[in-house]
Amino acid sequence: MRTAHRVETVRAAEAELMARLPEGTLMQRAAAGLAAACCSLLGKGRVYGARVVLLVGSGDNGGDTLYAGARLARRGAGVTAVLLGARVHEAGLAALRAAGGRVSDDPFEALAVADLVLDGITGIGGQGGLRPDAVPVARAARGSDAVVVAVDLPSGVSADTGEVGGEALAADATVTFGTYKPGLLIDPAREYAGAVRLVDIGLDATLPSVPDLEALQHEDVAWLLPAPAAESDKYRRGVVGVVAGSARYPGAAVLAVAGALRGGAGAVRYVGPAADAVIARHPETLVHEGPPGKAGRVQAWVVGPGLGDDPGVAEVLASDVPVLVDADGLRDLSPAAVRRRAAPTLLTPHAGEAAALLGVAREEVEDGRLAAVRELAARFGATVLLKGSTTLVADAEGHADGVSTPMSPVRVNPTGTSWLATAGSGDVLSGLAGSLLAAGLRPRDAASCAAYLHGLAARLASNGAPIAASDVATALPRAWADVVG
Ligand SMILES: NC(=O)C1=CN([C@@H]2O[C@H](COP(=O)(O)OP(=O)(O)OC[C@H]3O[C@@H](n4cnc5c(N)ncnc54)[C@H](O)[C@@H]3O)[C@@H](O)[C@H]2O)[C@@H](O)CC1
Ligand SMILES: Nc1ncnc2c1ncn2[C@@H]1O[C@H](COP(=O)(O)OP(=O)(O)O)[C@@H](O)[C@H]1O
Ligand SMILES: [K+]
Repeated sequence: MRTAHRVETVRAAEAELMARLPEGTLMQRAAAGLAAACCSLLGKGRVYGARVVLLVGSGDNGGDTLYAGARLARRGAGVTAVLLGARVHEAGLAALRAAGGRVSDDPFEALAVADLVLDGITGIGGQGGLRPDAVPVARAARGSDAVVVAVDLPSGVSADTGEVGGEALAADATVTFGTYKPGLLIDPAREYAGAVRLVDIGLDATLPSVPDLEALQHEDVAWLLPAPAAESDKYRRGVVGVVAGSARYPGAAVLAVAGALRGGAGAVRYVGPAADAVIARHPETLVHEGPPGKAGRVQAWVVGPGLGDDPGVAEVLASDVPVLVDADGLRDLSPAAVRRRAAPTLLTPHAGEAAALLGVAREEVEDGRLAAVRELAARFGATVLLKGSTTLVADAEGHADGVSTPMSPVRVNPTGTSWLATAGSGDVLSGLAGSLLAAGLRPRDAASCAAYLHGLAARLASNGAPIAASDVATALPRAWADVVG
């Protein structure tokens, strides 16, 4: 599991740890890890003689950068500091000077010939985008041939939310200290971070055991996925019901069933008007033309993909098993109808659907995904999977009415590719997640494992090329095998 903590938590943990250690220890640990990461990015034998430019802000992020610069200077790099704040970390600057580094009067001249730039303008203390005087310097750094390494965080992004309020400096790599920050894992900020490396500064000793955000890794997903026991039969593995498709959108039913068939349930019941199309592609499906209530027992329902203008989710919501609501099923969905259910509900909106449910503009959701997914989970008393370039899963667990601080960490999906932005891929995801629900996973686990497998399958299917939603479904068994293998 990869975990992230927000600024307030990091500061409290740092303060507790600092109180136990000689002054300056944490900053030296951070600088040592940063300098080592820079050496490995420059490559063996390339540190001596490398031209390194430090962009130094007024806080401790600048301090880390100056001490790391001093270490690189001692190894023979030519290190130049560009001071961008009204103040500077004096001890760090003295260390840099003592190691042979210098301060530049002309940042543009220094950047033009740089091999490596360390962005130490702001870290977790940054507020809003870059200040105007830093903007031309940041642009020159980005436009140079140098490798740009962000210190702790790319300057200008929000550590806590992943929002980018103004201009920020995009890095090729970020070296972060103690723990990941949510902004390193959530778009749009994540795009600015490049490859993220975590430096251990001993903070685990004082960080709370429950993080603010977590990202599953292969081993976590492998542990959560269902595996049929020797005594299993198709009913014991769980039956998932799919209510999807319409005369206009039969393909959504085919794709949702394609996902459901590869998600761990023992059988898939399809209910709706696209039975012929479903059977033609997936003869293993049990199809019913009547209402969901007459279709036979299921352990979970998926309702919504391609239902068109008359989704009719009420009957499904009235059932006593977990229900996943997607796509057309989300239109005009009432929080009260979801809240009064006794069994769990999982909602899987994309940004547009989430925006409609929240009554805000789509951009507001895309720019502030974390707040949006938490708010939806709170309002509906449900688990919510918010799709998009960063997929997030928030749980309603721990919510009291009107209080939107979830107890359990929000999950961020680390897999995927932008080639997934293709029609119908969301239908595959909802079928897959519903199937995992039917197999007995908790909504939070079903949603995050489904997003993980779906994103991995897309990467395997795509390998850099465009893909169709059916390719994602076809690659799901390979993704599953890759995870559990
Ligand atoms: N406290 C510690 O012992 C440790 C701190 N660490 C470093 O310290 C950093 C946090 O240091 P600080 O709390 O001093 O905060 P920062 O250095 O992140 O930034 C705060 C400073 O930047 C200015 N500032 C804020 N927003 C700005 C903007 N948009 N444009 C330009 N300037 C802006 C503020 O006026 C303030 O002077 C971490 O990110 C990390 O790099 C690490 O060394 C680990 C240990
Ligand atoms: N830019 C992107 N990068 C990565 N994944 C994306 C991106 N845009 C969309 N996706 C993923 O693609 C899928 C699209 O789902 P959805 O929007 O419901 O499409 P549809 O309704 O056509 O099936 C989701 O899993 C979503 O997370
Ligand atoms: K920084």
